[in-house]
Amino acid sequence: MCNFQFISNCLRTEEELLAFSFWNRYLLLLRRLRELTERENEPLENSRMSSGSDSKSASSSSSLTKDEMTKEKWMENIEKVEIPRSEVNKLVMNYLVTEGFKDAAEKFHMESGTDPGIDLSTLDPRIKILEAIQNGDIPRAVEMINSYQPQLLDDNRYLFFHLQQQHLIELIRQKNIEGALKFAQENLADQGEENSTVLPEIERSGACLRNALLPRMLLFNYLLTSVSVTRPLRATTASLFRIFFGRHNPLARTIRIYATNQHCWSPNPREPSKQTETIYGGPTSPESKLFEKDFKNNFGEHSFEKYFGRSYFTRLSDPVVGYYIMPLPKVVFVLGGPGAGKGTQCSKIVETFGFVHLSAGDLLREERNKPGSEFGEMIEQHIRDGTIVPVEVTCSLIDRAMQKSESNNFLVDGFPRNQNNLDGWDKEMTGKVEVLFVLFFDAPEDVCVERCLQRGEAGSGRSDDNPESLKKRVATYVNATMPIIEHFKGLSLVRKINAAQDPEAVFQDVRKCFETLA
Ligand SMILES: Nc1ncnc2c1ncn2[C@@H]1O[C@H](COP(=O)(O)OP(=O)(O)OP(=O)(O)O)[C@@H](O)[C@H]1O
Ligand SMILES: O=c1ccn([C@@H]2O[C@H](COP(=O)(O)O)[C@@H](O)[C@H]2O)c(=O)[nH]1
Repeated sequence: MCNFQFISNCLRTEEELLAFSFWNRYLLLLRRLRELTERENEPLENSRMSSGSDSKSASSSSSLTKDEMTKEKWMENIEKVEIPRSEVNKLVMNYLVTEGFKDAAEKFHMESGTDPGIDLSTLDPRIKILEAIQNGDIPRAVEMINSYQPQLLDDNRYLFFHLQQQHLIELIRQKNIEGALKFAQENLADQGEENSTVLPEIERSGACLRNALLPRMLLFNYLLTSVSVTRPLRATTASLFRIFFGRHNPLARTIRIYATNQHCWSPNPREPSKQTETIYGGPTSPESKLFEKDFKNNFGEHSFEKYFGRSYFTRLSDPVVGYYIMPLPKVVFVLGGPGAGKGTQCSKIVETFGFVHLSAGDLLREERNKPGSEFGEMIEQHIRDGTIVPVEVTCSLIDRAMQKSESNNFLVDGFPRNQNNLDGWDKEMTGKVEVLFVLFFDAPEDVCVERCLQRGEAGSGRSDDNPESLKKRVATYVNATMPIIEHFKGLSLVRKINAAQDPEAVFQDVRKCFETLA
């Protein structure tokens, strides 16, 4: 019989004792199994089999059938089983080693002479890794695993995924929601695609985040809930993760709602995939109405306006399983004469209000400088002559820059400059962006020209900061751009700023236009 006293002497901590009680149950089970095996080997006439010669289900060794077995009888039978001490000791040692009870293993080795099978000092790093995991310090655990066994996590991606998942849970536990989102976005978003075995785990992590994010991300909750109710597809959840956490769809650009079935989803509603049908029905389309109703039912009467404002919808044609909603990217056009101070003020707006500055002139210069650009020469010619590059080129550069950006708020500086620009923009961008207003920097011509000349003298390197080009630029501004500003005035979109003041005074006026946005 196993010497229980001997074992319990070796086990000092409460965990060890608990572990031991687990071990004890394991031992009893083992005995029982042995007993059953022995019974199976007994001659048929000695055992009380139930009817049927092919029935091998074992009855008890006593006169009781399986159903009649009492607890007392069970215990009595178990007590009769004997296992060689050396076997038990091996099992105990195995348990202590695999669970990292180094001290107990050492003591057990000394007192029982059982060979631990490994050098017990190698348990130290394992124990430290275990401690790091138990303390929630997963990055430290990963670091230690990598230095202890560099290949392990590369070879066992599932294990690595679990550690990452654990880290996500730790971040949520610490209420570091920003960190959790960032981590999920950078590390977990694509894993479901790479390895389908982790999809159920991703689902669980998603549920965990969903709860942690409430009420800040009601939408996220809505999505996961509705998806899990209506779509039993794991792939959908993985897609959702991509939509929410994917690098190209960071939370900064939510709110968006899924428009996906198992196979197709549109990563960017401005570029719907082939399977999607884009509708710009806005809040009046039947799909929008349905969704709005659903959302209000879930989150209250005023929730919809609060979370969506003006949105547009992309709908899947086959089958319609949901909506893809995001607020339109917001655009402020920045216009004014050459040298009025547009770029200078845009930098301040970026700093203060977090807009992304897209200067049409800069984008064109960048394109011009690209080796082998088919438009390079044409752009340079227009810049020197102070004339306007065809809108197809400029608009696609602006659109591409917006797509690349992770922001949703843009200052489009120095555009649209003429009717062709405006028409091209309307054709390409209507329904895809929301123009908030036009910031118009108004300064007398001589002030503008003087600033540009000084900029040229100071070494701007611009091929158009010279008197000749400036004459042409001013003419283009007066003849082609002013009518566009007038057009926007007619739409009550113009915010006129006195740009002849010093830069700080100008910004004080500019500031007011953006503060009202909030
Ligand atoms: N309010 C101001 N007062 C004095 N100088 C200014 C002011 N704002 C800008 N400047 C200077 O004037 C020059 C032109 O400014 P900036 O580049 O911002 O104008 P812009 O409207 O973007 O010009 P462009 O249309 O030619 O690109 C710069 O050298 C800048 O430092
Ligand atoms: O939409 C645009 C913007 C600019 N250009 C050409 O570039 C130069 C320089 O523009 P800045 O805004 O002063 O940097 C401008 O004179 C045009 O030739 C354009 O064609 N279309």
